[in-house]
Amino acid sequence: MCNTDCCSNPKGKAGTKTAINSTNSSDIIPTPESLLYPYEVIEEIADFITKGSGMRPKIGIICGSGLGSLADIIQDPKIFEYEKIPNFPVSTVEGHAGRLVVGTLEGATVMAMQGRFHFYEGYPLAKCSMPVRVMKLCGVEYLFATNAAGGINPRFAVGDIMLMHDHVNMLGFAGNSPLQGPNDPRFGPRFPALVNSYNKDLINKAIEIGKAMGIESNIHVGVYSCLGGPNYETIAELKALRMMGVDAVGMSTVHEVITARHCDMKVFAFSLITNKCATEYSDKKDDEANHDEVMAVAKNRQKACCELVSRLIREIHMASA
Ligand SMILES: O=P(O)(O)O[C@@H]1C[C@H](O)[C@@H](CO)O1
Ligand code: HPA
Repeated sequence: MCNTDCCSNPKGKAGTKTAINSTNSSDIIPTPESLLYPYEVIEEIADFITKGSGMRPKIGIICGSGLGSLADIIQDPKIFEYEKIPNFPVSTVEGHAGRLVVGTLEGATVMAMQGRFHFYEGYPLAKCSMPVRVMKLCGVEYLFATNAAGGINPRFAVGDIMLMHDHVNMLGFAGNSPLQGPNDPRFGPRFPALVNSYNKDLINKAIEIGKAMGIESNIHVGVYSCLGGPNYETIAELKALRMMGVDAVGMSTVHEVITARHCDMKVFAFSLITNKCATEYSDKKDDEANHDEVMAVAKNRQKACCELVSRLIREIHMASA
């Protein structure tokens, strides 16, 4: 039973057995964040989900802000509220329902996080991306990570979809990583390489699907960067990001991708461009991003996002059948 303050579920409601290491006041060096979720704890969470659902999903989906409908299209869903999953954090952001949905989509077994964890909610990065390791131990081979993001590339319009082919890890520049702390080789190597993180075959298939859907002019391939949030960016920051080659900016996904690549999952990720970021000074109020607008655009574009994801999952499933 876990009685530490690292858990959202301190009484271990679902009966988990492994105690999670905690930082106690006598520690000289605080317990590294990765130790909050040792392998055995992740294994127990994964067992809870695979036994509770009777499934070993192959594809994991993380729904971005306002994109929870990606989980609503899952058939024969088994739903796990985050607060009922042992040692799971809770979602605190509007547009992130806080439940895990396991079922089938286009014939493939999938699990979807309807609600992700962000650094700005106060969770360490290792905790934000801990569910990716849970997915891995549930049997997931492919991670589909989605997000809402501001478009910095001037060619991007609101409602466009940017397939991520690379990222700039701003939190990493500042010395923060979901992999900080001792490395458990059962997950992956101490020094994982991140070139080729975003699976090229899946990007190419998604481009083809975009054409078949008649939305090729709304599909781009580009570079995403994650900042800590929760504030949106200043003009000077956006200019700097643009100079660095960033096309879209958000507050998530990168640490999830790092964690997925560390444990050798194939990654497909996209940003729904929910607002255009101003990179010049002006007095216009429309230049200010806001979460209501982010949610409204995501709601408007959910059908296209669902179709893209479904068709890509269908291709993966057919290729492996
Ligand atoms: O979870 P994502 O990255 O989709 O959410 C974005 C970033 C912030 O959480 C929020 C800002 O509107 O949307
Ligand atoms: N900046 C950061 N995160 C975001 C944005 C943005 O403009 N839009 C949606 N999420």
